[in-house]
Amino acid sequence: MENQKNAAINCGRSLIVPSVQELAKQPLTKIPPRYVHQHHQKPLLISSDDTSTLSVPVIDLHTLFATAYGSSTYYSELNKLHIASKEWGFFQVINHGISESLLEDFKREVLSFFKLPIEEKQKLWQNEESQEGFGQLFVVSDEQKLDWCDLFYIFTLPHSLRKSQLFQKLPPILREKLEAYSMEIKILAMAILGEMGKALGIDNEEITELFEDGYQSVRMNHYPPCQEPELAMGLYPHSDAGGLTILYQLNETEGLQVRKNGNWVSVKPLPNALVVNIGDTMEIVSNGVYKSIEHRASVQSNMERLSVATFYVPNMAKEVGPAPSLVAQHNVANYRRVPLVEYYKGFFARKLEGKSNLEFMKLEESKEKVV
Ligand SMILES: O=C(O)CCC(=O)C(=O)O
Ligand SMILES: [Fe+2]
Repeated sequence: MENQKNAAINCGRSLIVPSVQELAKQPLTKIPPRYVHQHHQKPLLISSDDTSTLSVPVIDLHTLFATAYGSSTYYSELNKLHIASKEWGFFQVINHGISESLLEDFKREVLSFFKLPIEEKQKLWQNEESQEGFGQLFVVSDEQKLDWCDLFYIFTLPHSLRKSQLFQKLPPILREKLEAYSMEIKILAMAILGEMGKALGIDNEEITELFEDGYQSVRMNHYPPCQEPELAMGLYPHSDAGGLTILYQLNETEGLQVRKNGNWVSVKPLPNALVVNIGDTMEIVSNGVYKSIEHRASVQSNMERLSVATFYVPNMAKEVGPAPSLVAQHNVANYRRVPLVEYYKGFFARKLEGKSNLEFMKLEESKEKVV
């Protein structure tokens, strides 16, 4: 069992790459070719300011968590969550219950973490054995284009999988705040998954069984200012593999963009809000009702941007497939059922690109239908 768990976590590694933050400090007028995305289509960007009708929905979680189940206020907010998950795969949450002071403290620690001198960061850099630490993820070849981003990636749950050596090397206050944040995010993720289960009509035990002892990893992203922002990519378009991702945008710099009807819509940071998105696993569990949507991060010429993405993933000892209670309702399973360990091996072995990981999970006859 322990071996199986470890296999799940060590199933991929990323090639070691240099710090973008250090590169950005150099007096360059052009960025190195490895960061230039030549065939990066210039997709239409609809800024959140352009139209109020096209912005990622905002859900008030207090209305869901504190209003009597069955009341019309409750159902109207639950319906908003359901529509957002079906039509956007993304929403922002307000009144989520995580204290403003924890968010502020954690933010302050992450900001100073990325300001550490490079000599200190090198002690925490990824290595040949592990993708945890500073670096980038999903770099599988020396030719592959790189993102204009340094990240710090760490597994936080279950506790048994934490790399204690890495945790001990973190600045103590960051470690303390990360631990508190990680627990709060788990509680929040379980509460949102519970509401999604209700909206979809999935038996509550199925959600609990799959997610209660879920896995969690945290990816802190730092996007330095970039000399040629129109040629670089902060984070290449992708969908997330997990169940739910909860993203904390640490500053006011816009950068996260979500695919919507062929355009990219910017997700404007709102004070004290968190961004939630459906990952591939939740798309599968929902039998394709909810959508894991492509997103990317852009960079700017004069402003840095920071974000923290927390990936909440089912219990790795389980299988992923459409929820049995939904298959019974729909009379069809649109995705295969495979052990999660196998599913994640495929994910980490590939370059992060669009929704390629989900494609192989779709059952042939439903490929057209579920798009
Ligand atoms: O920085 C962002 O806004 C996006 C981060 C993200 O998509 C990820 O880490 O998977
Ligand atoms: Fe993502």
